[in-house]
Amino acid sequence: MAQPGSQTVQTEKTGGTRIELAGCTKTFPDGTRALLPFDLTINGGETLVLLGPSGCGKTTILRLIAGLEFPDAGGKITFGADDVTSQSIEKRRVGMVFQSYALFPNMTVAENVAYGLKVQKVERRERDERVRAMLEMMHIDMLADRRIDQLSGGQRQRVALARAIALRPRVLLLDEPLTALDAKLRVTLRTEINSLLRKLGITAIYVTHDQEEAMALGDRIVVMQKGAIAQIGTPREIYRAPRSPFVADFVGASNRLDGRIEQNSLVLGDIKIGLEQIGHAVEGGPNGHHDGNTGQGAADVYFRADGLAICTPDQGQMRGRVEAISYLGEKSRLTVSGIGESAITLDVDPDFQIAIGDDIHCRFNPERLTVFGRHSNARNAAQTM
Ligand SMILES: Nc1ncnc2c1ncn2[C@@H]1O[C@H](COP(=O)(O)OP(=O)(O)OP(=O)(O)O)[C@@H](O)[C@H]1O
Repeated sequence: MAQPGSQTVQTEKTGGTRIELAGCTKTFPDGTRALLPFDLTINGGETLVLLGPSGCGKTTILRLIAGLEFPDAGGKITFGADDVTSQSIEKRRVGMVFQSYALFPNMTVAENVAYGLKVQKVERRERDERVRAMLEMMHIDMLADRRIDQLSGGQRQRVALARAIALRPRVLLLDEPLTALDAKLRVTLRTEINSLLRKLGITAIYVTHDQEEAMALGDRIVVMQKGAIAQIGTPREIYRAPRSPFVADFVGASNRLDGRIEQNSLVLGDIKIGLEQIGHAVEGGPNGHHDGNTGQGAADVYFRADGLAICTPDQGQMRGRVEAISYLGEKSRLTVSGIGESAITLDVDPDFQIAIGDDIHCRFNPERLTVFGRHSNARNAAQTM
């Protein structure tokens, strides 16, 4: 596994401002070490998502980029060729959208969007034109003369986005902007934000603790753990090839079994699966990946609800008992005991006839398994969780 914090984001997108944080750490006056040493490069036009549990340092990174906090001595932040490390927030030209709207409640929608442009002394005609274009883009042109306190949560977040983008920021910072909205509206606005960012080509950094939101929006995702970068990768890499049990667990591979690696096979009780069939195996070493013939001993096996399939008794590798059934529309999710130490979740067709208390036979879907050799660095990361 690469050293946490030493990874660099590379993307193919151009346009927009490239942001670089080099050798940054953050210690608060009370001694809290919110960020361990890290380097991070966000290329122009990229949408980078910071994902992680509460308190892992996501907002602190955003505030360092905004100029609301400053890194410890030795850290450096650049926007393109500009060293902005000690620049104030006003000089940095960042756009910000937060969970709480921070709009002026007694002003109209149009006045809110125009406010920053007025402060920047943008000439009247251009200002009106930019406000009009922004409101249109965010589909709130018909609300131009409404006051903020007469708007719904979703409409307010559209105003906040319009206001931030109207200033043509070098980077757009979004801190859980959708958290306060209901589930359906979150998905709608998420899709709109996604196409907006791509259309405008703005460099954007988006903070969330919602894995699905991160996958949907990010060109790259940074998974953070206790002030350090646990992994950087595309949504697919993070989902399919987590580098540590922490990342696997955080992005939803929450079923875990104890296994062993013996002679190039994964051994789970009396089941043996060739390592070459396993979807993703990590066995320590400098690059964190199994090279096919190293490592023996205890292993952690992670998989999602699609890692096991129900089958007939003669094809079954193990037997379990259904403890609970959740109907989820396009699938039913079963909670099954008797397979691991704790219950396992497993998805079946929603029309599959099954009842609580039934015995079921199932087998592994090897390409859906992620295996971590326990003596690897990956395991060390898990132990510090
Ligand atoms: N001003 C401060 N003084 C001291 N400690 C702070 C300060 N601001 C944040 N912290 C601490 O720094 C750590 C990182 O906080 P941060 O807000 O960046 O986390 P986060 O990942 O954004 O969490 P959340 O998802 O809950 O917003 C936490 O332990 C937090 O308590």
